[in-house]
Amino acid sequence: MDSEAASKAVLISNSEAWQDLKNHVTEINNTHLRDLLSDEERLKSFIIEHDGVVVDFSRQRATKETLTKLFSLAKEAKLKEKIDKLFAGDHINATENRSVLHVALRAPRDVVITSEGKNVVPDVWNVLDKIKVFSNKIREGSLVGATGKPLTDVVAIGIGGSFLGPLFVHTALKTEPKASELAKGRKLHFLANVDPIDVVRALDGLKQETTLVVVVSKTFTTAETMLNARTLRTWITAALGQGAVSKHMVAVSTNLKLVKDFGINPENAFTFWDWVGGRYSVCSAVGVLPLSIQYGFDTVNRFLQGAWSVDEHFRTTPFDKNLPVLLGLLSVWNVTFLGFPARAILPYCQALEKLAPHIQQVSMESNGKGVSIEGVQLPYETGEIDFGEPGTNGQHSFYQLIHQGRVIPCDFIGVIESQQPIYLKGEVVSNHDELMSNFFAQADALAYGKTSDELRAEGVPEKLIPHKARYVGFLVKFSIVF
Ligand SMILES: O=P(O)(O)OC[C@H]1O[C@](O)(CO)[C@@H](O)[C@@H]1O
Repeated sequence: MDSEAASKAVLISNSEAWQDLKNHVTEINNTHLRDLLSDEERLKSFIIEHDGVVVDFSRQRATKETLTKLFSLAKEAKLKEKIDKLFAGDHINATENRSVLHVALRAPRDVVITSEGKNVVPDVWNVLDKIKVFSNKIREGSLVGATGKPLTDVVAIGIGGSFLGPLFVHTALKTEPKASELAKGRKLHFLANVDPIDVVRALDGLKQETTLVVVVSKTFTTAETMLNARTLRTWITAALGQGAVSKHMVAVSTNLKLVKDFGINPENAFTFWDWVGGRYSVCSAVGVLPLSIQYGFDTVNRFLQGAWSVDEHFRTTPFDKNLPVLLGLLSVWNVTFLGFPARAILPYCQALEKLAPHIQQVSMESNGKGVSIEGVQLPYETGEIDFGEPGTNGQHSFYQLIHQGRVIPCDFIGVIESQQPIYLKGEVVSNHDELMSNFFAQADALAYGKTSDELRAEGVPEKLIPHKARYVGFLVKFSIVF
């Protein structure tokens, strides 16, 4: 075998499992989703649950046979071995020769996870304990600003993974009754863009005396973040003098030397590690520090526990019941085999407004490469183009394109219990039940392949019926989060 042939041989597209899936595409293309949905047994087995999260993937263009073939592909890709390697701290980040251990950020204290032969969980908890003490002091008002006033506003400066994850969680918690009670009297602001407009907006109404700036940067070299950090340092020192930096600026970074050089007191630096990828860093001090100051450490710790529950599920559950694995394999099926390049993320919940931007980075900064890990050009497409808006806003924007002919796999995300169930009798979409029925009507309109008239005959309200509907052949990836 010459070297070109040898390098091609490593491509998974040369495997039997791959070819088998390719051959299966025609059969699926000739099967209508309506017929798939008439199979009761399939419907039941295509709904799985973990820890209150239910995923219904029955509206996927897939049969049980498709799943079996995808599991063979996963075997060919050595997916189980790769998951084990991730949790074992192996250097699966081959380009940087590093462990990929964001899972350790949410591990309980007694769990052992090693990188370079060292258990990293105690290091994680040292930082979490430090954040708990620090955030309590700020919240109680025992740690104050340069003039002795409580620090009621926090500006978190950061971009990419040092921004989008924390923004998503903050947006999700804002109106949650317990969290909002715990945040009373406090405000969390974000500053990401290098455009000075963002500075003006972030500082609108703020006073230096009562503001704490958190500079969040894994590297502490990102141009946009460092410019914004210098801008806010000047904003503080102009009003309160040089000495105020130690009282009004703290940092989250892996680069403690640069934090110190910048003038931030090393005592006020909250570290994380190079085995945390920036886009997966929300569970490190990147998210935990600003969110704990806003909502209290215990609230954020519950978020960490939820993430760990999914980590354990991902690590130990057989693939046919494993939520992340199934969703990942179905993405491969949609993108690479069925040829649908995009995915719409549609949470029917305003609190999840920033989910799509967060997933955009997590997914699109990781997947969608043109070459294999060995550097061989790929003869197939990878990675999804993610976009999305909360329903119902998206319905009045881009849903028409989806309804009228382009096939876009959609992740419909619903919640059973609303944070804010407002009941106003007789008002459409004024309460949670209305929102959810809207959600189901949209999802099923796409999934069942029904005409507008058929939907009308079934009593679907006129305003929920998409215009000039041509549903035949639509595909819906239907994930409900309860
Ligand atoms: O946290 P840092 O080092 O400032 O990086 C910010 C972002 O920039 C990137 O490195 C690349 O744009 C992202 O991966 C990262 O989240």
